[in-house]
Amino acid sequence: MSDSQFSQDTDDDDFGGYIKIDRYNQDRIDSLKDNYRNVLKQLGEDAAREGLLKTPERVAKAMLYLTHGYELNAEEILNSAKFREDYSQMVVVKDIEVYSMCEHHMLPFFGKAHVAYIPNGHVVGLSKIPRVVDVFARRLQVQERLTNEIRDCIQQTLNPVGVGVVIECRHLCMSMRGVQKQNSVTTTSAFTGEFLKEKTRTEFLNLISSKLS
Ligand SMILES: Nc1nc2c(ncn2[C@@H]2O[C@H](COP(=O)(O)OP(=O)(O)OP(=O)(O)O)[C@@H](O)[C@H]2O)c(=O)[nH]1
Ligand SMILES: [Zn+2]
Repeated sequence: MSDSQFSQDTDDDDFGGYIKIDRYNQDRIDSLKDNYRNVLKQLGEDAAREGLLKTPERVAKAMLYLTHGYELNAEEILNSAKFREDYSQMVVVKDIEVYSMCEHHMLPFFGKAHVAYIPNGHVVGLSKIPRVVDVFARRLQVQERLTNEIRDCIQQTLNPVGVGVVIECRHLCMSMRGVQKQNSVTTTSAFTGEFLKEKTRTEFLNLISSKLS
């Protein structure tokens, strides 16, 4: 599968510049479209009424967008902007928006990720950290695995002195349905190396709870 199928160029793309309508994706859209037309019928809708005519195609494209992380390679993203640099303090990128989908109900969960690492000879372009979060978030997930996958990818690719990841999310499957708790937030965390030590972890947690203004 080529990298070009999902790109951020806006020229000849569709849906926010992520889904290229090439042969491969057109086949996926067509197949999903047929399935979603059936879903509408099963839900008791008239799939032929005007307001719903294009809905199966819209949903197909939306679902491909919401799961486009499967098409991306997080290691490649990090390696594409890995720079030798003599900086050995903690680097923290906090308040990274997360939009993901729970694998149990295929309903959204969303919130923030906070990611830190302590370089070991190499730093990475700052924007690549949120990009890595998106690679793993834009799939069917559970929050715990999402947290671990971000940690493991950064650890394996940059080989830093340590990595810390904290994610805080609201799950629509817990508010729109099921237990129907509107205000609960789930926090998960994953650490390696220096972050396993209390002093480093406390510094990280203090930095992510501080406000700029
Ligand atoms: N650990 C974890 N659980 C999740 C996540 N997202 C959704 N869930 C849970 O997945 C579980 C699935 O449990 P089931 O009992 O099979 O599903 P269910 O009958 O729909 O459960 P209820 O939501 O309690 O109605 C639920 O407890 C959800 O809250 C997640 O990211 N991590
Ligand atoms: Zn769920």
